[in-house]
Amino acid sequence: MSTPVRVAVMGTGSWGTAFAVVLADAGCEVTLWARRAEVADAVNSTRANPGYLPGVELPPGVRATSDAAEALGDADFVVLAIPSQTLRANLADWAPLLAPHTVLVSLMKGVELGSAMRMSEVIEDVAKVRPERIAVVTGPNLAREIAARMPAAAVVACTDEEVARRLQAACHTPYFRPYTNTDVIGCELGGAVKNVIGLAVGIADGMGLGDNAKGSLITRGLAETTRLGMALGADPLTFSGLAGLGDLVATCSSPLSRNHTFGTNLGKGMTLEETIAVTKQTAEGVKSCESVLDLARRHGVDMPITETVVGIVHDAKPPVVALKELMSRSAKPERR
Ligand SMILES: NC(=O)c1ccc[n+]([C@@H]2O[C@H](COP(=O)([O-])OP(=O)(O)OC[C@H]3O[C@@H](n4cnc5c(N)ncnc54)[C@H](O)[C@@H]3O)[C@@H](O)[C@H]2O)c1
Ligand SMILES: O=P(O)(O)OC[C@H](O)CO
Repeated sequence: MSTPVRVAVMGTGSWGTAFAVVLADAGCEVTLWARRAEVADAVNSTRANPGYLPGVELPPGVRATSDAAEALGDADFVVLAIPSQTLRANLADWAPLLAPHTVLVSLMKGVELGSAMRMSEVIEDVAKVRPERIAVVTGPNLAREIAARMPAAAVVACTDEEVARRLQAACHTPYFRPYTNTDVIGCELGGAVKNVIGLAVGIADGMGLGDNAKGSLITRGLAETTRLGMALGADPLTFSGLAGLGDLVATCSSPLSRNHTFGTNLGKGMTLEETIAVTKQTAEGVKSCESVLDLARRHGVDMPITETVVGIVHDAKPPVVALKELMSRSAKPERR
């Protein structure tokens, strides 16, 4: 019998825990790292993480620790499942503990504020590992559905296709179907920008603007994501795949999406402070809308929906005013 693949999952939130279930179901030995010792103890003694995934029993292949060195020591894959804006500081602590052969896997869908770096770029910068040892898992993957073992497809991206194939095998289960892709830039941008478009669609839903508005925002959102991706060297076809259209459709249709729900609350008239207060988990688009816009401006890319979301979320622009401005932009060809 071959030795099981050892995986450290750093982050015991919704997606870290759900992905740990996937990995264990695929036959991996998973160590889940929690910031707080009491969370790790509760996971080990109750086989559950009710704060994030109530009602989900964790399989025997998952155990938890709050000792990062214990989790990271001999891991074949280290899966990073924390909020994007906290990656740099956490990884600086973890980098000296990484085994030389470890592949770092980002589950995060954000762009760093200030540097406008994608998560794989932050990993390369902080952990000083080559891009061939950095992978990304993304796609239409709402954690609650995956943890209930409902069917989903995903993308496993790495510039080294062989590494992507190894990770694909490590997380392939009867309900979770990962495809490989070597376009890391496109896959990461698809995930980060869909959160911003998810906010926009949520705002429109909250305002009661109807399904034509939703279809228009999804499509034009995909157009501006693709423009940014092409400016950064991504393959435009990636955006019609799971990391682009697939994730946009799931996020913009589901009440389980934190970004969509955040936007809906704003669209219904809640203030930003009220919306933040009722949001218990990470809605990456709230911070990443600013870093995505920053990235777009650095590359001279027009992203009107992202700009509108930044106006509403960070500049307190009333959604009705933002809508009027978006609809009164000059007429344009659909493709340019
Ligand atoms: N939940 C999903 O359905 C889903 C699916 C795909 C991708 N993602 C992405 O995965 C990433 C993690 O999201 P999540 O849903 O697990 O978030 P979450 O809010 O459910 O959990 C975040 C976890 O990070 C921990 N954390 C918070 N601040 C931290 C810090 N400063 N240092 C270390 N740990 C900290 C929290 O304690 C928690 O365990 C995000 O980038 C998100 O976009 C989420
Ligand atoms: O809950 P959200 O909005 O962070 O979306 C979760 C996943 O990214 C959907 O694929």
